Amino acid sequence: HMTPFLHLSNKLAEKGCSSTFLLPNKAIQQLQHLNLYPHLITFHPLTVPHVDGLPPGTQTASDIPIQFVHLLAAAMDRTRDQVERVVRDTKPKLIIYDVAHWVPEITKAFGIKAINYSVVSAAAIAIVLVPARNVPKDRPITEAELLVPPTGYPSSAIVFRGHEVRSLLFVSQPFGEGITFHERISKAMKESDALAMRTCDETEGKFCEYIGSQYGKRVFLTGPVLPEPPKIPLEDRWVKWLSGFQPGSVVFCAFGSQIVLEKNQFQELVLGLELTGLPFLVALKPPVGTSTVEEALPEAFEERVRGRGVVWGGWVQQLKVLEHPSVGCFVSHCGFGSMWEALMSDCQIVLVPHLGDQILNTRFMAEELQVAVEVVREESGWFSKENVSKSIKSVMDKGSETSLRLKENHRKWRDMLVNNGFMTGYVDKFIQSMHELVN
Ligand SMILES: O=c1ccn([C@@H]2O[C@H](COP(=O)(O)OP(=O)(O)O[C@H]3OC[C@@H](O)[C@H](O)[C@H]3O)[C@@H](O)[C@H]2O)c(=O)[nH]1
Repeated sequence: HMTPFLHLSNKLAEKGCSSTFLLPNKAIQQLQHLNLYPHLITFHPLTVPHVDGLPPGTQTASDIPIQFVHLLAAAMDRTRDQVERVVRDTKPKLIIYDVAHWVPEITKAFGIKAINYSVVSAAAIAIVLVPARNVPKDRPITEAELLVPPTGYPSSAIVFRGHEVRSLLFVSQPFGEGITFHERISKAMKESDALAMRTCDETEGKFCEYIGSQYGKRVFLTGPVLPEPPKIPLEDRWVKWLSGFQPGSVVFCAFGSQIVLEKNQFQELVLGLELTGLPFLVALKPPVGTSTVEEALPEAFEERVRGRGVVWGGWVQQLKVLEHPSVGCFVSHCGFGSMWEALMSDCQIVLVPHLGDQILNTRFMAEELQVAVEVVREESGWFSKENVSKSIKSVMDKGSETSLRLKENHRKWRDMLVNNGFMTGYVDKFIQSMHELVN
């Protein structure tokens, strides 16, 4: 979440607003290069205290497996004194925060304003994190309860189905000491002076309205706040490799910063790509129980796909790969960042969501905007190589009705997003709303 917060700081700095950005030391090293206005954005290091059970030296969520993140929340809560000191010393006009639910207690004491900023989709907030979603206090919420959207939820398409609600059971689990995830976020939102969402009216207006009415608060929209594409060119090895293929023919697959597949599901995915007969580049973390992607590949896979398929176990410059003319299809987990990047790209989109909000983002792209297809999973959650291949082929078959329809819908949304003034219009309005709030 620090990355989108920093993108917002950059957009605000572009308009002359200065900010102090509080983050762990390690994250400062990682994000420094994204600070485009160092004279207006000051990084202030926080020391992350040790919490029992957390691997020593942990500073950010990407240092640890997802099941440890609740302990990192406890460590973050123990930085409260440090945060309070910074507020006392710098006297900001307002604070923008997300999961640190205690921030409004600090701002109230200093007579300043607090904006709770959500960087995941508004639909994801609206379906689980509103007061109308009754989460029992004395027992974990059940799958059956989660299958029913909260009263007044404004969509019948952007919902969870069957097994998918399992990915939401965590909301009634502890997230920090003596507080569940649901209690934490609800408190963070309820105690704020205003809510802000990293989304836009054109795509998620009805969800933002619902959230505002649920909390009885104003909702400011920042728009998607996408950074300028990085100036660093795509690594030479990928330029060379991609350039060997026809325009729009390569399938690119990446599942963001957190997803680690089970080994059999990883194999099924790459076999699905092989089945398409198309060239492909996969960038995924090694699956569970393996240390390299090579050792996890199906038998004789590399020989069979040599010359047309690469499975890479590290990070690639996703935005740059998507921009390459040879790339024609993006197979994504539909994390909120990747969702916008897919929309802004020229590629056909195939979605394989894994976690809660990714599932809703996928419904949104496939059913509401109708710009993508979703790979069908079985009730167990498993997806087959046949379904992976079928989805990719359906969008890559240039003459098919599905392919043409998605391409045309996608073009309309992309044109709107890249329109000069669309993003800056949102940022200008957000700044104006902040002024109104503090004055
Ligand atoms: O190899 C890679 C993989 C990813 N990326 C970049 O990393 C970013 C990933 O961000 P995403 O929001 O898509 O995905 P993450 O996996 O970080 O998602 C996390 O935060 C956002 C939530 O919606 C997701 O549910 C959560 O998993 C994108 O900007 C993408 O371009 C690379 O540059 N290279």
